[in-house]
Amino acid sequence: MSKLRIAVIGAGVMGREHISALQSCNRAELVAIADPVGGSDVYDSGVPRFTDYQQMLKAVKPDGAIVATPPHTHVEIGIKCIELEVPSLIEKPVSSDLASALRLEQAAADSDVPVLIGHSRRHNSINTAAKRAIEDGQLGDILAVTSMHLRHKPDQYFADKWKTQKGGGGVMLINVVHDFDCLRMLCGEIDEVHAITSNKGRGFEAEDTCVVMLKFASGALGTMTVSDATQAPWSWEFTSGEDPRFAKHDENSMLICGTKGSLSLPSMYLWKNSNGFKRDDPLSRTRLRWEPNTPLHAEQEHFLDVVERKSKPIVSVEDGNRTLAATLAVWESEKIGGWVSTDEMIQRAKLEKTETN
Ligand SMILES: NC(=O)C1=CN([C@@H]2O[C@H](COP(=O)(O)OP(=O)(O)OC[C@H]3O[C@@H](n4cnc5c(N)ncnc54)[C@H](OP(=O)(O)O)[C@@H]3O)[C@@H](O)[C@H]2O)C=CC1
Ligand SMILES: O=C1CO[C@H](CO)[C@@H](O)[C@@H]1O
Repeated sequence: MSKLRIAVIGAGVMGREHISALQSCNRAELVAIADPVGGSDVYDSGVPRFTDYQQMLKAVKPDGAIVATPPHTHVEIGIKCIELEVPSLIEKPVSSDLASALRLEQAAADSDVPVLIGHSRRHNSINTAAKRAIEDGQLGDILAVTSMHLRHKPDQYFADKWKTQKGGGGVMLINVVHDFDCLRMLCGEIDEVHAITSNKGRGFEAEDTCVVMLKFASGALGTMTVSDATQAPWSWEFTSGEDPRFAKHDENSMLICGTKGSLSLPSMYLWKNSNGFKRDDPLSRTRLRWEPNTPLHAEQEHFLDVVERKSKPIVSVEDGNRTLAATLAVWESEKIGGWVSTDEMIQRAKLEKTETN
């Protein structure tokens, strides 16, 4: 059987991760790379290199394209992929603003060319097992959730200027968007957000620290504590072992607490009081089972199914936009000094989109 021909647009940090995952995939082959400059070490991979992604798409006509460029470029490239009928896997977040993200949502809805958003943690077997346990009722009603992204990023990370700027750079849209997405996956829609950010850690324009309060549609409440300028292990990156570039610590980054039990992630300990809520009885702790996987590989396998039209995207543009809206609500909340409804954010951005059409 012939392999699916996949191109990668954007050969920076994440593009190279995708390239190396593709190179070990037996269903697909890397056929071209498009990247304006940089990334010279990946161009020895023997595939044609283009500086202009549109030229590449037209010349190579890949079966699918993986878009790993900075967030503010995703919509333009995504729409072009749709126009040229190339299914795409677009890295998270959908965009750096909601109005443009909704243009991509509309373009995807108006066409039958699939677009998958790269919220890679949806494919992590820890999260899928946790979701199953929650759906099976093991926690009862979820009442309170806490999520942490506390770690330190190395100085060289900020050599890419966009990672120091507002509107796409900064810990919230780059990293914590994953946590928002996981919370939606595990605990349901986020209705409202109240937040405050700070750049005290580095003094860049982009925030490095943030605290968030959340109201879920289910009635559950949540908090997030965030800083990428602290010496601390309590982030998904430093606890899950998902990404080999990060040391793994036996700690947690998320606690989901319900009326019948509570779950810590990624350790997957389920805590319950089996003897009926006596204060002096210790809670019992059992570990849920899951089959470890490599989320990026699982995501690419799913993308190949999407390319072959065997599956619908697990994360559609609309779905990715709900995660984006919850994340962007952080700045809106900071601006108004109060609670922000994610639905209202989307409705307002729809009006903005209509006005700019
Ligand atoms: N799922 C995950 O866990 C992760 C996802 N990401 C996501 O991946 C995306 C890229 O991030 P990252 O790799 O860190 O960023 P980088 O800045 O390292 O890489 C982006 C690359 O895209 C290139 N580029 C910019 N514009 C275009 C264009 N129009 N056409 C082709 N190439 C272009 C850049 O070239 P130049 O430098 O010349 O501008 C650069 O080589 C982001 O959306 C990020 O959020 C990132 C890391 C992990
Ligand atoms: O952009 C990113 C940088 O790397 C991080 C660690 O894998 C990711 O969380 C994030 O998506």
